Amino acid sequence: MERYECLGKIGEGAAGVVHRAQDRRTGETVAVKRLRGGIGGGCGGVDEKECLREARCLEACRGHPHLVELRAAHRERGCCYIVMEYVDGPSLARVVREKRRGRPFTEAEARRLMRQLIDGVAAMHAAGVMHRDLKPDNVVVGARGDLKICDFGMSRIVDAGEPPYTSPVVTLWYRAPELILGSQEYDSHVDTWSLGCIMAELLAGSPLFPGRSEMDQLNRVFDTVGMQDMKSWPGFARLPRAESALCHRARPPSRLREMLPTLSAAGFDVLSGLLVCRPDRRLTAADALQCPWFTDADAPDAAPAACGGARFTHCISGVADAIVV
Ligand SMILES: Nc1ncnc2c1ncn2[C@@H]1O[C@H](COP(=O)(O)OP(=O)(O)OP(=O)(O)O)[C@@H](O)[C@H]1O
Repeated sequence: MERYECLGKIGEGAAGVVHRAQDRRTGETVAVKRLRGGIGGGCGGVDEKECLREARCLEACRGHPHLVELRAAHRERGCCYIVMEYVDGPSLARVVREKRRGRPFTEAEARRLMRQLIDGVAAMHAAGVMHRDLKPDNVVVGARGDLKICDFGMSRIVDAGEPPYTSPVVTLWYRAPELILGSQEYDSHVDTWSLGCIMAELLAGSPLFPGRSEMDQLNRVFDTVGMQDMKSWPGFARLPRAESALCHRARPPSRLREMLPTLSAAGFDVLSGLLVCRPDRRLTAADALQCPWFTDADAPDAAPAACGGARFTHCISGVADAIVV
């Protein structure tokens, strides 16, 4: 990793440590994540496949303005390093919880932010990637208030294999009900549930479902949005926890509208469409972008962007030689 001059630590999580660094070859400031796992026992030791999954998913998503972009991936002395564009700004979580101290965003501001996130997720899904850990902590706010989704540490390429998929995934407060009920046959709708939780948080200034345990989380979800649609889902009976007492308790109808009384009808259509318990009736990211809340907005922010290898620039494809995936 002599190519990169370390400029300081940015953050640290379960999967690795992230440093700001300068690429001596290009002069660019980048973010370098050293994964905790290693190859053949290096850096603490998980297998190579696991270690490189994050890089593979980032690679599939390159070229989108709202997804943090991979520059290179390296392995050296048994350790894996992921080199990304550096986004100079706080996480969306810090903005919501510290800078704004719980002051909600206006509906127009929330729409501008959600358009970026949903556009990024739609492109990610079109590229065959599920993120599986969408939350405000994994969104970085750039200089002009532009959002970039980061931390693909839990993501996976859907084509790489059929279910069963890993469970549990997604941080509890943003976890879809089918995941809490133990599903291992889930799909990219787990990400659109998380988007619904983020949208509500932007509009309310605090997390929608701050559960303290999986069962408390499920209770909060069902008490807020109801659960009748969930039971009518053909996949419900196959869920490992379908027999849980929590699924058979009488639930009030959805209270979501009462919680956000000033949200426009068009905005509520998007929110309630993302927060449908039954995954097959939940909005996809691509469908959400077609909702009137976005298409009829007075001042659309930007045209939706595509992602994928076709948008590689000359400079980046040169750097891509270093990619080991
Ligand atoms: N490209 C980037 N540019 C700027 N900051 C970044 C970048 N990537 C990550 N970060 C910062 O570093 C922090 C940790 O990165 P990341 O979430 O990828 O690590 P992690 O080990 O997977 O964390 P966690 O355990 O929370 O999932 C992020 O929350 C973010 O603030």
